Amino acid sequence: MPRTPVTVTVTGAAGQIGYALLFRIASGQLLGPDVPVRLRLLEISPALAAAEGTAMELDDCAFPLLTGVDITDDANVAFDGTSVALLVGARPRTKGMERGDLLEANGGIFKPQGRAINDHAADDVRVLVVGNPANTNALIAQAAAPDVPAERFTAMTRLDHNRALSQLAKKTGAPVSEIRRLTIWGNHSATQYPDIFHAEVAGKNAAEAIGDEGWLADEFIPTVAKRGAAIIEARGASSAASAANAAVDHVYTWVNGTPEGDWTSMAIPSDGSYGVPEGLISSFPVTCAGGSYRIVPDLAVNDFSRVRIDASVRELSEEREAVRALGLI
Ligand SMILES: NC(=O)c1ccc[n+]([C@@H]2O[C@H](COP(=O)([O-])OP(=O)(O)OC[C@H]3O[C@@H](n4cnc5c(N)ncnc54)[C@H](O)[C@@H]3O)[C@@H](O)[C@H]2O)c1
Ligand SMILES: O=C(O)C[C@H](O)C(=O)O
Repeated sequence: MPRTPVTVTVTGAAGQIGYALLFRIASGQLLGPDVPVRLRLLEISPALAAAEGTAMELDDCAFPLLTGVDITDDANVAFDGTSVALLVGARPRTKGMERGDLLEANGGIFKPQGRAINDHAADDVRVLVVGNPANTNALIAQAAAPDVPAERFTAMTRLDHNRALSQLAKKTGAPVSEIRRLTIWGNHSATQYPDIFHAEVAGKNAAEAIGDEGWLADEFIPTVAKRGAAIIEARGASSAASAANAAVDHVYTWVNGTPEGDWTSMAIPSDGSYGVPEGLISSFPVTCAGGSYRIVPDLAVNDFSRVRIDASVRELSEEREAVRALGLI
């Protein structure tokens, strides 16, 4: 018997990431090659025509797994019965905008969307926030959805994880497929900490095999943490295809599991592990199985890592205080 289609909602569907993402979802790469999907595209009214154009192109691909596409500017409609919510649309920082202004503008987007998820989504809804500042936008949406289990709200650091994998592969000459157990800790921002102390390259500890703390501190970490800015500088627009790819990876792994012996990085509500204050949506090393994730326990954290994890987590705490002061959580 054919499976019931899974409803997947994408916000900001007419944007750059949306354009790179929708075709991959419709082709089965998000949930698997045997899972039919129904897409719901949420956009602001002026962008509905562009979203219609993308929907025409989706039609023209004749994807066997795509059972329908709905386009709307109403969040209550967009999240009706949704099982996977990809929150991509956000208010970018523009000239003269302070961080508080940015958080407030995004509160105006993520609070109502969280409420709509709360009121209309399917019981098994899983939420991935991509729109920046992703961790704190996820916190805002989560706070507006008290009936949805808190752990269903996640934010994306898989792009940072993938960037770190590639940089490590370049440095060591090993293929990406031979690198395991990398971790991104903290915020999806320049304070994030890509940690290779538990990573393995072809079965050997990465930090020991490289044995060069200078490279780690002065090249690897800043390259990964500032890669988003470097792409904006080079392309004149923020990463889109790689961000869409990471969103597909994040959800696919969450639903289908991490490979044996490996883990991934996801920004998830902290349970207090590793000294990260409870409730902050911070990136951790996680394993996934049976549709759930679990923080990898009992990793040793050395002084080099501790100070960097703490710095990123401090930034997240400040963002949480700022949105609390604005009444957004
Ligand atoms: N977490 C990550 O790793 C990561 C990586 C890359 C980009 N991003 C972020 O993803 C976001 C989207 O990037 P993009 O390049 O697609 O931007 P974009 O400007 O091309 O597209 C954003 C779209 O969102 C729409 N939008 C705005 N407000 C909306 C609302 N209330 N409801 C629905 N849609 C709305 C806009 O109309 C626009 O079409 C940005 O915030 C960007 O910084 C995050
Ligand atoms: O959109 C941005 O500011 C950068 C983006 O988050 C990225 O990491 O590529």
